[in-house]
Amino acid sequence: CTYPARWATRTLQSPRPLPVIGNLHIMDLKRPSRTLLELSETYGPVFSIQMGFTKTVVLSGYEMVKEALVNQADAFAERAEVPAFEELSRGNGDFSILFSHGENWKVMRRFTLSTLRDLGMGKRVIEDHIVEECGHLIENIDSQKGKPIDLTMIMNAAVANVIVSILLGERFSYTDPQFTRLLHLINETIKLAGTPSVMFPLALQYRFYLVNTYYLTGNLLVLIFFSFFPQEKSDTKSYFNNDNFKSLISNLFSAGMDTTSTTLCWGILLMTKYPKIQWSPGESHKKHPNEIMRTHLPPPSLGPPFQEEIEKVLGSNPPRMEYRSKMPYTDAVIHEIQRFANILPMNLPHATTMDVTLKGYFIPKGTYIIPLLASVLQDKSEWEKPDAFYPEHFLDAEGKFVKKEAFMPFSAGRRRCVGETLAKMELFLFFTSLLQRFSLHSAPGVSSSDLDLTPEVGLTSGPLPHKICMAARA
Ligand code: HEM
Repeated sequence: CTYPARWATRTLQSPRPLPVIGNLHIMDLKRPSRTLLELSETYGPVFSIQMGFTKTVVLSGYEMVKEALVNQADAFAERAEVPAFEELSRGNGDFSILFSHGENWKVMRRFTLSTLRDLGMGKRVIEDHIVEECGHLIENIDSQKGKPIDLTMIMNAAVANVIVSILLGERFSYTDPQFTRLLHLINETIKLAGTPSVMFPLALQYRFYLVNTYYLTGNLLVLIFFSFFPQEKSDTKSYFNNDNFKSLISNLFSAGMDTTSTTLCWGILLMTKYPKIQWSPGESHKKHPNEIMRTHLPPPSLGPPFQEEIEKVLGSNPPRMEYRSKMPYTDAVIHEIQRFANILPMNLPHATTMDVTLKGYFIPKGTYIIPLLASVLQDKSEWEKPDAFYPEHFLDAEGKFVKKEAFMPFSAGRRRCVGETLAKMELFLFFTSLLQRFSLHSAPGVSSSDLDLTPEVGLTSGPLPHKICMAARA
């Protein structure tokens, strides 16, 4: 239910703004989410900040974010109008699920989900595509034995190929020049999207990348895609027209690729940083880096928590979703990776669809809203050790997997991520495939405890670059 404006009893607090720039001078431009978390300590779970001329309301903590996005879902379902995103909402892309407003996003959301359904994509078929791509990923890493490889790029390519194969039944080679250019453009776009300058109409570099990504994705895929839907090709009046398909594909790429591959990269870093979670303490003391880099390890002797579970349940079979319920530790580790990595700390920007009262605070229609996911995933009242990497957050005393309400990396409510099921399958299948085949170690001369977990700047916050050794397991 939605509470009307006349129920407002409290006034929104905010830091004092300066003329023109508002509160931008107090923002940590590299990690704005950190500033917002700090401000919530002073101003409470709902406060406003002035981003230039735009007043933005920040929601902090599990209770408040849930109250807005779930309990008052309709009132907080709109996407905020960000100038650089608007570039795509004019003309082509009116029906972008990510960027459009009013009724359009609802149509596009239904359209996205029904298109995936129309393609006959039951869960099992999608799973088959991912399992096949896992094979290519392992093969690719194996084939480059001894050479340095850019894991971020390879993970991007694997995840992007899943989207391509779901839509087209085809895949690209990881070295295809057009494909790698597309991946590069998407990465740059997402990095730039995390900088506050995107809020302003003058974010030219960002717009350049955004528009290029959009057209390149379109050129690469749309024509082939229409071979599935020839009757729709010239029907520009229906929702099922060329531009909407372009939007759909471009949106699936930009929303689905970087998020999943960034989470996988965090997983790789965290397993390297915390070897006891990856394998047994005994094994971590063996002399490793120089010798084992890309050579075969002797079979692990005893009880590595994560890899032991993989060995016990999977053996040498390729991972499949049906095994997940038998692998509570693996499930807990993957959930904790998502919680800890916190890759979309500020969520995507929302806006109010109507005048609304939130826990006594009046918020007018059309106000920008930041549902601060970082504050939910690190909420002190919800997590035993909010700042630590602690898979036990998702395990009970008997080692069984437990779900947590405050686990919201995919957000909640009307705009909750549409790719959640796909992403969860990808994370489980890619991650267990990698850990089944490789052991991860810090580079020679670097102690795992020295690995820096500071996130990089961007709309999705990934790990900083690190050198990591992947040793093939026997
Ligand atoms: C680990 C992986 C992922 C994470 C953490 C993630 C997270 C999110 C979040 C936080 C949002 C914003 C929700 C909101 O506005 O309240 C979102 C939206 C969205 N995601 Fe994901 N996502 C992931 C993977 C994917 C994948 C694989 C796809 C599809 C291929 C996808 C497609 C979308 C789309 C289309 C939206 C926009 C929904 C809308 O505006 O209504 N995501 N995601």
